[in-house]
Amino acid sequence: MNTAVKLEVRDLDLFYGEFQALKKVCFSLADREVAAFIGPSGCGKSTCIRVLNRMNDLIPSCRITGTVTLDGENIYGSMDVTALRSRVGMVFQKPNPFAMSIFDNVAYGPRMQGLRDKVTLSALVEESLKKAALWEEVKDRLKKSALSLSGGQQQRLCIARSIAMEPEVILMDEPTSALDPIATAKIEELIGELKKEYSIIIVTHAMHQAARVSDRTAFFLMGELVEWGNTTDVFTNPRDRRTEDYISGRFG
Ligand SMILES: Nc1ncnc2c1ncn2[C@@H]1O[C@H](COP(=O)(O)OP(=O)(O)OP(=O)(O)O)[C@@H](O)[C@H]1O
Repeated sequence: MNTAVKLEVRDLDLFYGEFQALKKVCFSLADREVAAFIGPSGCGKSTCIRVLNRMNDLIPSCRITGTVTLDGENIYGSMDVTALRSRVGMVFQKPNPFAMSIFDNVAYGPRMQGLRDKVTLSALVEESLKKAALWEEVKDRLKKSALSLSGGQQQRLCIARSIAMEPEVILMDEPTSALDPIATAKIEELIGELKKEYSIIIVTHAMHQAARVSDRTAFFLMGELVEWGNTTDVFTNPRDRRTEDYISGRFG
């Protein structure tokens, strides 16, 4: 396993106005490692992954202290936010393709970055769709609207859109919660492939999904990162009683 640290979070406190949503969160994610964030509703999982590509910048009441580094560089320092977001991509709970063709969805980010050459762009779109395990299903209808795809295909398209930016980290906020079991299985299988190239963090309410897809698991409770460890250890031999209660369904 690769042990080079990709993302490191130290003493992260996050406030929405007076409300503290994250409390002294610390963890580090290695290159090409998959982490799952689990915990009850409202415990801060989404807030925490949004910190990692500065999505919370858009919320005026949000204040952050602590440090977050990507390859050792402080992402809240002089790093350009657009550059950060191309290095740290995000896939949301509800598939959100743009109302344009399948091809244009994937080409959108690279075009915004100035890539105009048609041959290079086509190759990048094809490669991204292949990596997102969607190419075979869409290669004959790239000019068709992305909105004509099924929910599961739309989510893989959003993953392809993220891959086209050649990211280092992909954040996924409950990426399968709007999908049926077959589409969910496809995304889970895809995560297994994607981790060969990218570090991935997935927020999930499905404990079996966390156990299946991740190397590391973080259990959050009321803004606190209660437990962070190897997924097998967290699920079979948790250190904290609260983790054990949660994963065994005794919580609350
Ligand atoms: N923009 C915001 N302004 C104020 N409070 C917020 C904002 N976003 C989230 N919160 C609060 O921060 C806390 C953590 O929310 P967050 O969405 O991160 O939790 P979560 O663990 O992802 O929940 P869920 O599993 O339900 O998606 C909650 O109490 C929530 O109400």
